[in-house]
Amino acid sequence: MNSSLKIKVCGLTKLNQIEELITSKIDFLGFIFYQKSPRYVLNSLSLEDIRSLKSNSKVGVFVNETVKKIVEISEKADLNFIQLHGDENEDYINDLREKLNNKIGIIKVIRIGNQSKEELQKTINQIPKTINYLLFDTDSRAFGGTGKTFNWQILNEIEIPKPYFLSGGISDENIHQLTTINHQPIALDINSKFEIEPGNKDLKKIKKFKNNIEFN
Ligand SMILES: O=C(O)c1ccccc1N[C@@H]1O[C@H](COP(=O)(O)O)[C@@H](O)[C@H]1O
Repeated sequence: MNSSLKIKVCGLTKLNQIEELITSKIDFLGFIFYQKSPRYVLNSLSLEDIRSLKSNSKVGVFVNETVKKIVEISEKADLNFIQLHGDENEDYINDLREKLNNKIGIIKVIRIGNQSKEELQKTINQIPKTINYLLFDTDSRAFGGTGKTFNWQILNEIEIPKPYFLSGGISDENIHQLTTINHQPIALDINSKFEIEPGNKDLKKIKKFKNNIEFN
């Protein structure tokens, strides 16, 4: 498919699985710091556990969290990226950028529901240039982790000003449609379609997916 396409595995909660994914050279490791998620990482791991992982691609996923809390968690867990998965606006992002260690990248999520392409473009254009990546996911009341895809064709109708992650129900069954997107993502974000139960990942399935991406 594309050997430079990276993979992010999100919703990790088990140390042995994370270590195996590091050995398998998974590009980004995602930890959910949203208490309402069934993948809330602090139910299983401590900030020190996350800090101790030998990886420089640890992504903390936050939903409408305070800037203060994000900064505190990012320092304690030694996070490398912050994924903003809620309704964080321009002022919020500017404030976070100012207070966050500048080595930490910001990924802003755009949740795609039934908005028009014009509305979507407007949302994208309002995001401060200081973010590093965009991430497109399916909109839902749970914010994420739904296993549902959005219509990827809308990405062919808008301008995407930053490198982006593609997310939302990505699976073995739908990944062949990736070739229909003109502006390709830099990474695929996989989550609920690659687990036995929330937070318990199917490592065999993940490794097979990674091989397929690299060698097809
Ligand atoms: O996974 C969750 O529980 C979650 C909860 C709240 C916000 C984000 C969440 N996960 C993110 O959702 C997307 C897509 O996941 P899926 O493939 O549809 O299951 C992914 O970016 C996760 O980071």
